[in-house]
Amino acid sequence: MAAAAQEELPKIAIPRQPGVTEGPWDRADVVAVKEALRDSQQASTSGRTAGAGGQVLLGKTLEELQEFAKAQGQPAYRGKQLYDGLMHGAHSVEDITNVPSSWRQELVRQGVTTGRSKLFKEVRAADGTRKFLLQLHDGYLVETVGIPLDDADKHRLTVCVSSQVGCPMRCTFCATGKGGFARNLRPHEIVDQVLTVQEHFGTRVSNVVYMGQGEPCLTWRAVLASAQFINADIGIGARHITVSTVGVPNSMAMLAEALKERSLQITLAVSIHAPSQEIREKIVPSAKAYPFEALLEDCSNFYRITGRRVTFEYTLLAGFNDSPAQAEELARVLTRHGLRGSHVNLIPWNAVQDAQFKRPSRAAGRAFCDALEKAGIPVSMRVTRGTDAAAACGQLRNEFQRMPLDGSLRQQLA
Ligand SMILES: C[S@@+](CC[C@H](N)C(=O)[O-])C[C@H]1O[C@@H](n2cnc3c(N)ncnc32)[C@H](O)[C@@H]1O
Ligand code: SF4
Repeated sequence: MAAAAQEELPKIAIPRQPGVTEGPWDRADVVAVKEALRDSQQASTSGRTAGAGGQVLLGKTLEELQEFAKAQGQPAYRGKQLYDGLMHGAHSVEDITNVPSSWRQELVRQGVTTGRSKLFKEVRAADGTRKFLLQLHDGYLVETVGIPLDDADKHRLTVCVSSQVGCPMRCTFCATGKGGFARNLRPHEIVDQVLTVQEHFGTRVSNVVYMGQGEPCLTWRAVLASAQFINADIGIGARHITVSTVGVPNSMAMLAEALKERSLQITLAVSIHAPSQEIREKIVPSAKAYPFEALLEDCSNFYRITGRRVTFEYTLLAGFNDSPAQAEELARVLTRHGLRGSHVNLIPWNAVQDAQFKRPSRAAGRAFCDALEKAGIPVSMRVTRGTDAAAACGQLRNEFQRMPLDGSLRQQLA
């Protein structure tokens, strides 16, 4: 088993040249990526958290909680009671008042926890977007964002979840990439973000996007387990769940096979950002270990395996990757790889500290969009939300993600 898992480790080559612009991908980054992958293989998908000190209840399915109850010498229906308690918002084991207090006390004595985070801070943007800074059991902080949208006839609430504390990929235009990497999140820590947003808004979440902090494909097993729970137990349609990745060698095929096996029809969004390897590796240092052509081939394979097209995300950086000629080049490259039907989502760059880019003008964005459209590529422009709360795409960062929160950091943050 261990040998098989070892074989599955995506091969990350150490880039021969340091980064071309800012944010070189050095040996430390490669080590961080490898650590994330190794940790991801060891992580159980059933809710046990390394270092949590005991069993975690959130993220376990009803059947798993029934088994858990039986293993505790309780009747199986107590598992259902735990499940109901968690789904009704219990934050601590003591809150699950539909099970006898003697058992609750016993669970607490054993170190069993619900796995819910603590709300450390909330920031609200003028457009209704709310960013939540959550404190995990080991003190790390992670951000999640709730984005409400009211159309004429329906209310939508999208949660942008994080999959890691920080991110080791270091894309040069992204605040998370500049903040370093601490650890992968466990499935229940992702599920917790959805429940937290749902509780604070007081309405049901309709969409979940894995576009917060972290690279989901570095921890795809935990991401998959959380997506499955969000779909089956929280009741969010798989087609309303999108996992966004910048690309990790070999991970896409494994994810595709796992999705097929589970008949889970989530969307995979691939952050492409460029029409060529040359341009891409200037802003995505990890691209040196994952050639453009291989990435596109993997996107085609994903479609072959799952029957679902990937979508693409393209962050527009003024004067760098936003010319109509580059749009035409992108259209040609997608067409060549049989990806002409894939939707391209354009994201005008949101300003982050210490990054030397510019957001393109509306006219430049429009011209890029038109050029893709003219070439027959389905395309849309993402509306920016939550900028004044630093909650927009790529703006999630906290200075403390590399280390757990101690007293002095707590004071600085308050
Ligand atoms: C923050 S990432 C998280 C998911 C995954 N790591 C990825 O890169 O796809 C989600 C999306 O935000 C985009 N993004 C990052 N920084 C941005 C910025 N400053 N402005 C606009 N989009 C940004 C990324 O390129 C990616 O498409
Ligand atoms: S864009 Fe995605 S992969 Fe790149 S640094 Fe940010 S979170 Fe990580």
